[in-house]
Amino acid sequence: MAAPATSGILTEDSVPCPIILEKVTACLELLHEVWLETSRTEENDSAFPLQPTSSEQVAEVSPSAIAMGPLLLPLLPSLLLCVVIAIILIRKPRNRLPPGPPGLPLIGHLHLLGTQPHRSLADLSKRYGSLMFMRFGHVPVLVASNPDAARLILKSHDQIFSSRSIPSVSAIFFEGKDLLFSQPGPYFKFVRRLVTSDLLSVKRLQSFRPIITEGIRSLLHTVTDNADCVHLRSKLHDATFNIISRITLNREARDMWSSSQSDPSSSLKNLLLESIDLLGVLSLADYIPMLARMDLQGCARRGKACSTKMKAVWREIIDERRKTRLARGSESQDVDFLDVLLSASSQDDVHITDLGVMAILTNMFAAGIDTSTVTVEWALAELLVHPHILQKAQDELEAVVGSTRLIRESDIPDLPYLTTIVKETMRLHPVLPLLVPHTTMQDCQVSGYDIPRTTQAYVNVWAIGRDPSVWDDPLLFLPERFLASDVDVRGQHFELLPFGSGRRACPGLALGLSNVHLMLANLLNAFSWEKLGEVDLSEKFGIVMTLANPLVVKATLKVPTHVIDGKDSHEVPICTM
Ligand code: HEM
Repeated sequence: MAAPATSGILTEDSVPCPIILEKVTACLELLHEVWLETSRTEENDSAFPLQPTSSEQVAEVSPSAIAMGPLLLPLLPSLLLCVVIAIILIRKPRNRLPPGPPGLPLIGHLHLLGTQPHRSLADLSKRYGSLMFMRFGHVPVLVASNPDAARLILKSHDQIFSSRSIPSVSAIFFEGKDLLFSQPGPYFKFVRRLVTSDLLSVKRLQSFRPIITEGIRSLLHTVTDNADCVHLRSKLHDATFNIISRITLNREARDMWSSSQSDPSSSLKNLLLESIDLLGVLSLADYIPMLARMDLQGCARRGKACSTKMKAVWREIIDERRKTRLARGSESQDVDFLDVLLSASSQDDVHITDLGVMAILTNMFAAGIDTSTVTVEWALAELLVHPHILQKAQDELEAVVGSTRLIRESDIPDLPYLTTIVKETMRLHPVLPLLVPHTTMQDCQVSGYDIPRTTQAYVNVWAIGRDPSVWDDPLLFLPERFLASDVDVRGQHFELLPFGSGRRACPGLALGLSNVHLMLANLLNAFSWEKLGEVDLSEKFGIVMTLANPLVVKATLKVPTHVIDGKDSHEVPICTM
């Protein structure tokens, strides 16, 4: 970690030199004597007020006051010096901040971010250290760029760093009633517990297996139907969207849009993807409030339009469900996560409004569909660039499962090479390269530095994944590096943090990992893959970092069609909470 910054006039450590203190005291004493002398003169000459009491009196300075000018004039420099030194002495000691680049007035360091902030911050940290302080407009920012710095934020000071600042776009949608941007407190605790225990627990995941299998079957079908030219991302989006929709709403929501808008481009899926896109924009309004009204990037306008349409879709879904629940009777069991939320919303302790229900559902979809989709797309792109690794993975699948059935969750522990491919993909291409910024709830000290309240902390997991002091040949795609290593992605190893760690770590880890492994394994086992043109690994930064150019590939089915058509008896989709 870099050495503490020593800039600033006085820091907590820098005690003023005793000689200066002596001189200041002498000066102040002299000033005091002059003051007394002057006051005595004033008492003797009531026509000479040293301190005028009104503007009129200032205007009427007497001739004898003017005569005092020459007496005070030689003292003026000492007087000024005293005032300056006194101001410095009584000023609150400056915070001892971590090092960081020089910033500009008003914008701070925003100009240094460019279009790939994760890369720019990684470059800056090489110069200023793994714990770096910056300002984005008026917002103080702390950037952690190695495993130790990440541990400080996500473990040692986890509680203080567990708040979030609500981006203005998110506020337009849900006023902080969601989970992703809610502040620590009873609401956050309640919703997070609801999500982790009633939707995303490992136990729940078991009951979702048939739904996931069905989602994968439909993915394999659409790939088969478009085999010559597969736009993989959109196929994966459809599959993950359907899986999340089945487990939260117990229905296929793929083509759902509000009856008030007959436009399919306003389907829930498209609105969710638009909201993810908006959240990825580094909105100037959040950092320079005076620009908010101008909406230079159009985020507020787009956000309002999208949020109105999205709320209309949710409104219909919620109203329809309320009717069904009424018909079912109050004794009936909760069927899916929407039921759980509606039951919770009628409890008194922490009130979840309809806006809260919409917000939490949106989080589940938005956080669930893009993350898994993009991870699988990155993995396949790397495999096409490294055909020998693709072949090795397919050989493993052939040896362990063969061509007679789909890959199941229970097969994953027997597929160590596939698991290393997922880890290696998450190391080089973490889909949330800076996590979601954490915010400090109070002033605190981190590694001897003073970190102000409301500082936004960015953990650059992208930089950590490529840190040459942690990884050998960090830029190479080498899944083998994990074969003899116990490093995993669950937040205990700070060199690999695709899901974050601590209080705000991803609650969807189990579902996300399961989706990624199963989708990738089944795609690799069911098809041979060929690239159409060169695979471009350039990144597009956003809250989810995607391939700049979506992967388009050719697939050839290599298992009998009945494998992807068939239905094992234990795979009949059910969903009861
Ligand atoms: C490959 C799949 C996934 C990856 C890589 C991933 C990654 C992440 C990361 C990095 C964070 C932020 C952690 C932080 O700020 O420290 C996060 C938060 C979150 N994720 Fe995931 N995620 C995935 C899948 C899912 C799924 C499937 C769901 C739910 C259906 C989900 C729901 C959430 C939620 C609700 C949060 C916010 C938690 C909070 O702020 O307290 N994620 N995820």
